[in-house]
Parts: sequence; structure tokens; C-alpha cells
Amino acid sequence: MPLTAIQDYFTGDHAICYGCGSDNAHGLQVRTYWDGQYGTFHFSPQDYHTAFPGVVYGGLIASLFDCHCIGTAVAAAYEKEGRPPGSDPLIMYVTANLNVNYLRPTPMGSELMLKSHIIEQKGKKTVVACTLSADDTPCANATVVGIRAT
Ligand SMILES: CCCCCCCCCCCCCC(=O)SCCNC(=O)CCNC(=O)[C@H](O)C(C)(C)COP(=O)(O)OP(=O)(O)OC[C@H]1O[C@@H](n2cnc3c(N)ncnc32)[C@H](O)[C@@H]1OP(=O)(O)O
Repeated sequence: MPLTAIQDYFTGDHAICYGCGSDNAHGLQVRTYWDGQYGTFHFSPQDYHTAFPGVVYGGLIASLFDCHCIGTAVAAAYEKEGRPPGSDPLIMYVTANLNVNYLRPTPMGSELMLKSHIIEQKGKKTVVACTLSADDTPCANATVVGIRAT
């Protein structure tokens, strides 16, 4: 697994995203570690991420999927072009579609693991699938369609 997350290569206007911008002090700080096959991200929900007692808020989960999957699309695109992550010209994707299945309540108090992989890379479009697990139990999964913006 790389030591640097894909989002850590982004600076300036590309580092302000609520989900993954390193310069956004109020953001979620999503970090995607891409190993060429899978993107991995761990997140520990805080008390204020609760939906109801003991259960993580679903909108938070959607946000984690969103930025982690877009990060996966960016990392995979650099790899496909044979370029170091973050090199110019910068690669950026935006979310066109985000589809989440909530399989069971996601428990508070556990570290969450998101694991993503590429389903399709074609033209401007990349489709990424991702599973979110707590204590090795899948709690939600998602498919994200990313469209290349730069
Ligand atoms: C600069 C680098 C920095 C990077 C890091 C920054 C950090 C932040 C990053 C984190 C950011 C966090 C994430 C965020 O929060 S990103 C913010 C939330 N997202 C947006 O605001 C996006 C708004 N939408 C648009 O801008 C346009 O509608 C887009 C660009 C998405 C498509 O525009 P357009 O319609 O003109 O595209 P096209 O005609 O060229 O079609 C191209 C292909 O796309 C396919 N398609 C289109 N729509 C959909 C859809 N809904 N489902 C499935 N597929 C769809 C289409 O069929 C075609 O496929 P194909 O026929 O070729 O197979």
C-alpha cells in the first residue's frame, strides 16, 4: 500500500473539498490508498456522526463513499496513463452518480473500512464499486460513476 494517499497530492483549490480536502478543517479528510487493485480508507465515526443511538448516520456513509470512490478513480487514471499520482496535467473526476445500499445498521464505536475497486474505465467515465465494513461485517456498499473533469 502506498504511504501517500491520492488526496495528499492535491493542493490549493483542489484541497478544499468537504469530503477529502486536506485544507478543509471542517471536512471528513477522506484518504484513499490505492495499491493498483484496491483503494482502502479507514474512518472512525465521532459521536456527532450518529443517526440514532448506536448507529452511524447514512448521509455520512454516502459522503465517505463519494470521495473515496472519486479518489480511487483519480488514482487508477494516473496509473492507467503510467504517470506518478498528482503529476501534471492534473487528473480530476466529478461524481455523476452515487448509489448506496445500506445493508444493515453501521455500528458506532467501530473503525470503518472502505475498500474500493474499478468496475469500468472507459473514455471520460470510470465506475467504482466500494464496500464499507465494520468489524469485518459489510454494512453498506456503493457504486459511483465518476466523469473526468480535467
Ligand atoms: C484537478 C484535480 C484535483 C482532483 C481532486 C479534487 C478534489 C475534489 C475531488 C472530490 C470530489 C468529490 C466528488 C464531488 O462532490 S463532485 C461534485 C458533485 N458533482 C457534480 O457537481 C457534477 C455535476 N454534473 C456535471 O458536471 C455533469 O453532469 C457531468 C460532468 C457529470 C456529466 O456531464 P455530461 O453529461 O456533459 O457528460 P458527457 O455527455 O460528456 O458524458 C460522459 C459520460 O458520462 C456518462 N454520464 C453522465 N452523467 C451520468 C450519470 N448521471 N450517470 C451515469 N453516467 C453518466 C455519459 O453517459 C457518458 O458515458 P458514455 O456514453 O461515454 O459511456
